[in-house]
Amino acid sequence: MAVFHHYNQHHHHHHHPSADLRRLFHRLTIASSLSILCFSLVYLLTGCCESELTENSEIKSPVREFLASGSGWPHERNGTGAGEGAPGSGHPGLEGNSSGKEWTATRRLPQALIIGVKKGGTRALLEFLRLHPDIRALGSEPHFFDRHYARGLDWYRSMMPKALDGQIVMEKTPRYFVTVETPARVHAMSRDVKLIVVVRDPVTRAISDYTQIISKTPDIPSFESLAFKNRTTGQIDSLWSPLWIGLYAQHMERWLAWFPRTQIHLVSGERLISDPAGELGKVQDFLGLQRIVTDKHFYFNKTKGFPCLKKPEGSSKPHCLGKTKGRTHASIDPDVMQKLREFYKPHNQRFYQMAGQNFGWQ
Ligand SMILES: Nc1ncnc2c1ncn2[C@@H]1O[C@H](COP(=O)(O)OS(=O)(=O)O)[C@@H](OP(=O)(O)O)[C@H]1O
Repeated sequence: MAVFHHYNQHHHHHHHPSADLRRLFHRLTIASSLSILCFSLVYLLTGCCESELTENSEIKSPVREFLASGSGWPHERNGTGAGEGAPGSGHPGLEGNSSGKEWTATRRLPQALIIGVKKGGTRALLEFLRLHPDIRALGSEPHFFDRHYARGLDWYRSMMPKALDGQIVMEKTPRYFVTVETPARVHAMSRDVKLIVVVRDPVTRAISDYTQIISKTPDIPSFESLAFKNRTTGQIDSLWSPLWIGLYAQHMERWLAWFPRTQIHLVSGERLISDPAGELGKVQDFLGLQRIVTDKHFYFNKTKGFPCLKKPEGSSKPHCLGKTKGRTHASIDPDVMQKLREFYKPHNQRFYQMAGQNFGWQ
């Protein structure tokens, strides 16, 4: 260092200071224009990246978890490290590695749908699946095929979260399973779409359904008076929506007219509560995904009486589903329950046949 200093001083004395200064000024101008150019380029690039991230904040999590899982991302696009610590990124050090894929995040039509059933445990399933880094799921129910079909596929696509190549896009709308027009419409979008149905004992499901209805409209008649056409003859009103939805074989038949059985996966709503990791394992297999969501992700919350997540997406706190999930049901006369079980028996048997499995509803 000292040698250099000495040499420089010595050097200076032998040249015209003004020529030297001019040369230095020249170099400085070139260097600064170059760096301005570089900085604007970097700013442009990181700016693009950032807007994509903030627009759909959920995209951060899969990337983070993917990295954490060590599945290996392609290496930095720009080896300069300029992407690191991009403004507002919030994940210092990660952007450099992940930036290669973020560019390809696009909105795509879903490759998998949770089509039902209402009150089967569809929200729980979707929230659990969201832990998987290769799944991008819409949080709300879009009701595209049953209510908003006239808006067209472009609208539907625009509702979807952005996903990277290889990620599976999905949504859940439990009403799809029971709406007559839906199978043909889904088929028109994609004949390869994977379909998931969470099924639950139709009697419990009906009471769960009724519990929700009465919580919104407290003045409605009793469950009993709605379930029976004639209480004395015991004739059941199978067209009353809470009961009609439970005729699974009937609805399943309509789907099987459009999709092969292998393209429909049935989840037991009961096992989703008693063994969430087991059911999630089978769903991940069905979707062709690695089994990343496992028993490590769940704990049984005694107060809630249901499995909850240790760490839901984008949070470090444990999390149970909301108050409307897993609530106390309206109490129903055991005699009425028995009548309903008898009513469903042949329907359930037919459904077990179609499903190729016995769900054990008594
Ligand atoms: N982990 C966990 N936590 C809370 N609740 C759980 C869970 N797993 C399944 N379930 C059951 O999910 C039932 C609600 O089903 P859905 O989410 O399909 O309802 S909805 O159709 O979207 O309204 C809900 O029905 P109710 O018990 O009648 O409230 C629950 O029994």
